[in-house]
Amino acid sequence: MTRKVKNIGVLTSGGDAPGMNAAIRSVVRSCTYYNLQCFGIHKGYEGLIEGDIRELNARSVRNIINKGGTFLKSARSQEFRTPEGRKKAYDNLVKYGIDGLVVIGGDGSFTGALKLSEEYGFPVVGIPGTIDNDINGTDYTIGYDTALNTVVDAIDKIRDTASSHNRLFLIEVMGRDAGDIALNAGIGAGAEEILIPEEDMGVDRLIESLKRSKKSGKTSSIIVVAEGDKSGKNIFELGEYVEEHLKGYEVRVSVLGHIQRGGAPSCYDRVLASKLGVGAVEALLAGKTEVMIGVVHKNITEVPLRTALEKKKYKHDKLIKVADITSI
Ligand SMILES: Nc1ncnc2c1ncn2[C@@H]1O[C@H](COP(=O)(O)OP(=O)(O)O)[C@@H](O)[C@H]1O
Ligand SMILES: O=P(O)(O)OC[C@H]1O[C@](O)(COP(=O)(O)O)[C@@H](O)[C@@H]1O
Ligand SMILES: [Mg+2]
Repeated sequence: MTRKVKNIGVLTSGGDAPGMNAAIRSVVRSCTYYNLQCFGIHKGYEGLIEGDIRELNARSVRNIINKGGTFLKSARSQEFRTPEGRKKAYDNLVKYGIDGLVVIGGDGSFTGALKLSEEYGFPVVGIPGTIDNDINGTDYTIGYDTALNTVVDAIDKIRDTASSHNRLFLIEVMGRDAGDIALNAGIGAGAEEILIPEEDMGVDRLIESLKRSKKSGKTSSIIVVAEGDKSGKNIFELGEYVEEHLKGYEVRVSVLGHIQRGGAPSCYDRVLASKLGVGAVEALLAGKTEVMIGVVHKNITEVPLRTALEKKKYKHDKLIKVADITSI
């Protein structure tokens, strides 16, 4: 029989994402609802190792549902990657009587949680929080929808000036290994071309396509480039290459950077975070461990953390075709 969990710890780890606060709030209030004690662990695994842990109650999380970032703060901890670091973390969990851990983060954070479970049998549940949407087994990760809206809003503004000056803009968006932001925001903002890590378009095909667009009467162009694209050039080198090989356009480069990670979460992200927080606490209460709470076709689902870490099976082909057709 599984021992009933009484004290739940919650932390945010890795790159922050809008909606993480809403997820923490939901975890804390689910604990109150189910008569569990909740502990907030500051700075992700770093705070777990240092013992930076405080009790939270329903009122500790007031007025945060609308705030970007994470009030628990996030960190990338090298020490947690070592067995010694994880031992310190485990000792602190025991010291505070924590018997279940909710990890809000991305693939790296889930890998760390799995290690804690494997080495100490410690119950862990993951909530996908990253703007990249690069987690398998969930349609959406917390922060992704907000980031898309931020990117579309920024590109709309760039479009105004691009068209006034007949310029070609290369706009870099986040997504180290995933093209979800680039592809979806690119379609939403009407980009002419979209370069993603999953598909190597090749610079020559890019130039040919831009030439065709120009010939068809286009006077300005937006190219969205994911951070991890496979052109083999950084965005500034790519800008120079395009200017050299495509006559008649002035080229400008804009790197959107960390504005994509901040700002008030969209309603979608707030609701998603609220659902996943409840799901995570209920999973721990039901004796589950090594699972991620996600959303598939609007339903809250549980998938093994190991499945969440697998490469996404989803193919971008159909969306790429939509992008090609609608930018003709
Ligand atoms: N292989 C690993 N073993 C143990 N801990 C890890 C491992 N990979 C990542 N982590 C922990 O998770 C943290 C967050 O991972 P990171 O990849 O930076 O972000 P994300 O969770 O958003 O993908 C790391 O700083 C580290 O503490
Ligand atoms: O500047 P930072 O914080 O090191 O991180 C940049 C990275 O964080 C992300 O926004 C999110 O990545 P993770 O969620 O995996 O941490 C990536 O798209 C980007 O490459
Ligand atoms: Mg990651």
